[in-house]
Amino acid sequence: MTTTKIDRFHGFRGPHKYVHTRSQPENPFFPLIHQQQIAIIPEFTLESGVTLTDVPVAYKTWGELNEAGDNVMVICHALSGSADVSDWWGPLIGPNKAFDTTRFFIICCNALGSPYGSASPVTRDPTCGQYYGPEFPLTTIRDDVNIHRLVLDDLGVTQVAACIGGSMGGMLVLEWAYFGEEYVRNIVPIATSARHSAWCISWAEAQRQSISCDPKYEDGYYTFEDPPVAGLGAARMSALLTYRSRNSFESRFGRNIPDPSRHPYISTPSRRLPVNPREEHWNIHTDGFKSCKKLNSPPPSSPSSECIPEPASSATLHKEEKEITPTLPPGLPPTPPGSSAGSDAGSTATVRSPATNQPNATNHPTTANGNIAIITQPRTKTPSPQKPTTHFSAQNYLRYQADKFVTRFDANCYISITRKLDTHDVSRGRAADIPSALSQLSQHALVIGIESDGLFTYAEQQELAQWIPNAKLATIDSPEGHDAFLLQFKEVNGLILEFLEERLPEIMKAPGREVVEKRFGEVAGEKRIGVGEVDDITAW
Ligand SMILES: CC(=O)SCCNC(=O)CCNC(=O)[C@H](O)C(C)(C)COP(=O)(O)OP(=O)(O)OC[C@H]1O[C@@H](n2cnc3c(N)ncnc32)[C@H](O)[C@@H]1OP(=O)(O)O
Ligand SMILES: N[C@@H](CCO)C(=O)O
Repeated sequence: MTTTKIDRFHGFRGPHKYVHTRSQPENPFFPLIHQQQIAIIPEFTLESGVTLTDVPVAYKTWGELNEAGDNVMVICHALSGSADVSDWWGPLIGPNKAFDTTRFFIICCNALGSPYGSASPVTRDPTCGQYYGPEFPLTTIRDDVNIHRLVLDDLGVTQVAACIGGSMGGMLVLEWAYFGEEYVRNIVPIATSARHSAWCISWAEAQRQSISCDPKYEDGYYTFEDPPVAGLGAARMSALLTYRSRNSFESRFGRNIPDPSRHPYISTPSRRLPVNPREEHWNIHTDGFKSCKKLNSPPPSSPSSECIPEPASSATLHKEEKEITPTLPPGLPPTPPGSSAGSDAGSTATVRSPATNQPNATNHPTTANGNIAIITQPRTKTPSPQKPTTHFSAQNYLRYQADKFVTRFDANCYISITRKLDTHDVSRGRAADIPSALSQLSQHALVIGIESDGLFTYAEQQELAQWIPNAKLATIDSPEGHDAFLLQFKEVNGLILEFLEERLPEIMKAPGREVVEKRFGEVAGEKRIGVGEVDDITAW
């Protein structure tokens, strides 16, 4: 279907070959991304040979396309990102910044397999009306750039001045480059690789296994109402560790214990004070686990004795635990007077739910300085010795990040995208090895690496810069590890800006156009982390 409507909101010219829409009612993740468009590609054949029909591709644009259709900047998102660049690189968008909306027509398209609008497990297969779910076919980075190019063609783009992206986005940047210098003039691959390494493939495998081990995963046929959040959360936790560095965790968290006046305290929900020692032990043992069946079972009669049963076989132990461990009802009573919580006992602080930022039903007793008390019932007449800490800030942070992630991402999409990453290899079908494949590129390239990146190592950035003939290598100086490209806004902005000024003087020196659009980069700053637990936003 052809539409001749000129979309003034985005400033691109018609007529469009494809239908462009703004809604995707079947996808519960779609509303998380504001003001994006979807182009519906009638038919698209994947690298695998599978042909999809009526394929949605979500995208967002900023700025205006010039008459020649060549003032174009393509930005590519990372694994869990979306087409909304302002969500993850917001501080780089705006006049006189790297993503200058007065000079460039900026476009970001959502990857296939992502939950944020392009075809994925959370969209419907038009041939049968069912969600694709775990039957969504394998897609590759090459599929992404091939289908994204169709969208650019439809918007009237004739040439891409610069293509920029980090991590998975950097993989797309490299694949874009194989369209040739006549179409893509300059590239900025950041913290990425020419092919997914054995290390990255292995982390991705461990994360997928975490998801599949969640009983709620149901071979991928779970419902949106009851998804495998425990498995997906665990996958995000281990992924997050690979996105940061050991040193950044040490300096940020050390052996601190959580301070609920500053960050949500994430414990197993609906926990109550233990009524006997075995229950106390069980509480500590299973703290933070999301799949505790006992939390949902009806309360057996509580034992009143202090008896600690004899050690038993694991099968027996399991049975006895069930018998003596009551269901933990909503709401945790405050530490009773005279409790053996020791010197940690004291006032209570409100704990907020990460999803809603509303106070949880559970208020955890805290010390006067805000630290969490170890919660116990009095069970002996003699004072308890100081108890060792088992809940640290570092793990509380991971739990928080997992909880945050499962509200915005889908497990099948996670599997789909990580499998896509594993296919990445620029030499596939092009050359015998990576050096020969990279040598085919003729664009000017700014490769940006992070020395503390243990996932997409600095050596991999050196490899890109060594074999792409017109490449230079720059470094983000950060102890944060891989995610520094999403955290060190100022450095990333400065490096890209310098490269664009050098490579695109006709765009960068010309007067900018007046563009009326909403403010971007409201969080205009650099996230400084590494000092205690301070999450500081500092203007630059
Ligand atoms: C719909 C969408 O969301 S679209 C997609 C958005 N995301 C993307 O595009 C993917 C790329 N982005 C990312 O991966 C991440 O957002 C990053 C790497 C850029 C930054 O991650 P963040 O979580 O913002 O930063 P950081 O690691 O500093 O964590 C800060 C958060 O942890 C919390 N926190 C810090 N320490 C602790 C602790 N000890 N215990 C509990 N929580 C803690 C902070 O309160 C803060 O919470 P908030 O996110 O609710 O403000
Ligand atoms: N934090 C990034 C990591 C991948 O580079 C993401 O979630 O997309």
